[in-house]
Amino acid sequence: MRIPFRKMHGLGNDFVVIDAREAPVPMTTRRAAALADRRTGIGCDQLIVLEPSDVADVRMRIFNNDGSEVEACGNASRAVGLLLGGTQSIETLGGLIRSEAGADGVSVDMGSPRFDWQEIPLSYAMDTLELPVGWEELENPVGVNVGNPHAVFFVPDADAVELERLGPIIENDPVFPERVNVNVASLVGPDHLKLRVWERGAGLTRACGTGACATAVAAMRRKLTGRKVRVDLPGGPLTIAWPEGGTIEMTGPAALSFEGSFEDADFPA
Ligand SMILES: N[C@@H](CCC[C@H](N)C(=O)O)C(=O)O
Repeated sequence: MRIPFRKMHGLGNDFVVIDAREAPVPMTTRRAAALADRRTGIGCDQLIVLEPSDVADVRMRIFNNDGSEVEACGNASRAVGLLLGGTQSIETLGGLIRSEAGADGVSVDMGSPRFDWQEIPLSYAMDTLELPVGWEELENPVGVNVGNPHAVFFVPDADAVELERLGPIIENDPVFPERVNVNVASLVGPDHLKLRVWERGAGLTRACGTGACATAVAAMRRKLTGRKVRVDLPGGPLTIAWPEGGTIEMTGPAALSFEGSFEDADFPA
């Protein structure tokens, strides 16, 4: 039996999207990692499985390239919003979000950020506005959870950071019991940030939507920017707004690359 999939991306952060709303497609860590493998599978940063939901229009399950199932993915939320069109409520492990497809791309209400140390989560109590931790030149990040955990480091030049080397060390540090997504950001103009992300379970990606949300919110909390910012990632820009007392709105593009199918038995669950 062949299982159809779509290959999609948001600013080059790429996904294999499997629509399992009509017919179930069993997914496990082993199967997700095999499908996501760029040499022996289809290849993607995240594998997305769409399922029926009791509380929303659709349930979106998210698996990283290493097969780990996670709570949130900003770029995949826009991709799914584009695929389904109009306004959609999407159930994720990180909470309910809402997408709206429009002429300028897809906007997603990503919900409210959380800053309590237990909610990041961290291993012990500390001030999440300036975590008293450091790895070489990367020091005192902001801790924030936007459905998934992020550490945001503000540095003079995000391009100068050796993120391939430091990213995995920070991702797996015991201070982050559920691992962490590692963001390095620079302020490049008024309300304008440059960002690179080492993603938990996926490594360096061309863009990370939740990373852009976490970084924008961190910059706003540190009073580095106003409440609406442009975030430039290697794959292109996103706009993030977080009005006082409101939820995070992320706007940007998404695209379909191609469609295909794989043999069920070749990728055992
Ligand atoms: N690429 C994503 C984030 C995917 C999940 C992340 N790697 C995690 O483990 O939390 C995005 O666009 O937000």
